Amino acid sequence: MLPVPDTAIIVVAAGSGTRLDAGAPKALVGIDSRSILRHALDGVFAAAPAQVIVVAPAGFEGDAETEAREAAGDRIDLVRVVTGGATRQQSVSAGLAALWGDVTTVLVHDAARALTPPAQIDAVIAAVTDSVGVIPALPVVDTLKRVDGGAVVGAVDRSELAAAQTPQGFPRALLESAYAAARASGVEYTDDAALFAAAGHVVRHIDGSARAFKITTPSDLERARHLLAETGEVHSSPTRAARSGLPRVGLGTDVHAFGGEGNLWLAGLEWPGEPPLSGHSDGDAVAHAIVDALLGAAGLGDIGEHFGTAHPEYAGAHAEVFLARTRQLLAEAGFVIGNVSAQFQGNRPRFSARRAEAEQALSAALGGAPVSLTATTTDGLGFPGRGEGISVTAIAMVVPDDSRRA
Ligand SMILES: Nc1ccn([C@@H]2O[C@H](COP(=O)(O)OP(=O)(O)OP(=O)(O)O)[C@@H](O)[C@H]2O)c(=O)n1
Ligand SMILES: C[C@](O)(CO)[C@H](O)COP(=O)(O)O
Repeated sequence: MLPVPDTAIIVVAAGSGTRLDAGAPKALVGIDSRSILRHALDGVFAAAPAQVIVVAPAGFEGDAETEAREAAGDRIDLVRVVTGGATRQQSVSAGLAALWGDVTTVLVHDAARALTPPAQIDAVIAAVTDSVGVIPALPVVDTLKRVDGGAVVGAVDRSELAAAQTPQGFPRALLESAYAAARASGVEYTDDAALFAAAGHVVRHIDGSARAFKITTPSDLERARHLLAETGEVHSSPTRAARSGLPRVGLGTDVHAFGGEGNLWLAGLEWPGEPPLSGHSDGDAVAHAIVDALLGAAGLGDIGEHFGTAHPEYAGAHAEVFLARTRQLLAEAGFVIGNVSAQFQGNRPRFSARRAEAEQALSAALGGAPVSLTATTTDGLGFPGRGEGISVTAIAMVVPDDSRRA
């Protein structure tokens, strides 16, 4: 039996994630092969030992329990999962009700701040006293204005402001009495520090960190994914195909008609003066054929499944976004990209002058994997020959990543 720590961390994960709009409670949405909640718990368990209370969305307590079990390892005895409420404040209340008797310091942490460094958690624990609450905060970098309707009516001195993060830490007894007062008054606060201060207590701030940003919108989720890819922290769960150890090939085709407005986007490049292609995204048929070839090679479905109209965040997106996400999906499934070859069929644009530039742009978006491009006309035959649109065929080879094979 592990010694019982005198600190507890309440991880609130019961929000619905309306602004993320991912079709599932936000905390259970994957950043890589691990969910937002799992990443948050990985950070919590990498910090100083604490009792951990996970506040789960109603009906998803079992999922939260599984995530907690995997993150906690042999510290699972220190974990409790409780059901959240309709507001963040109600969810924190549910967490407070599950505290163990020995706990004297309580941290409240948003699961949505999934990549918060463990050092930030430790710094908050170290700064809490028996009378003072502590929040991590970042300076406000934008110039701020006070507005009224459409008018700018004044300036705001940003040196007086800070952007609050979590975890926020408090002496238990004072936080419990502040929550009781808030319940009695019926006032809803957006964070625990505001609720604690409203009860007359002092809150101090320490330095927050850029990594502790809150995943709120689809672009925040992309930011988290990019961050993990950049720092080589993507977690994979090798698929059966990857565990086979064999290289695999895939084929992708895409066709787009000329149409729409603006410049042409093709092979990751903008082509000023060339007629644009129509499509849900930017119509870059070269990138889309490559995506299908890669997904097909890895056995991960197709472009419609991962980037179609059910994913509005990709509307208008350019090649680098599609290709970077595809590379990440492959990495999560345990594959690295061997090479890609694509053939463009159409009358224009004339590819030869920009072939090297296009290959380099596509390769960079795929993390340096070799990409070769060829181009041909169809001697006036078919829709490419009549100048109605273009067609692209791509093949790709993917290779199981030995370093990730279980
Ligand atoms: N009823 C609620 C609402 C929010 N939270 C948690 O509080 C944190 C901050 O909330 P936010 O990120 O704004 O989450 P959502 O309420 O899920 O998002 P949205 O407002 O877009 O619906 C999140 O970790 C969220 O899971 C919670 O536990 N219970
Ligand atoms: C607690 C919090 O994360 C502090 O920044 C935030 O106040 C909660 O979420 P919301 O974005 O204000 O709804």
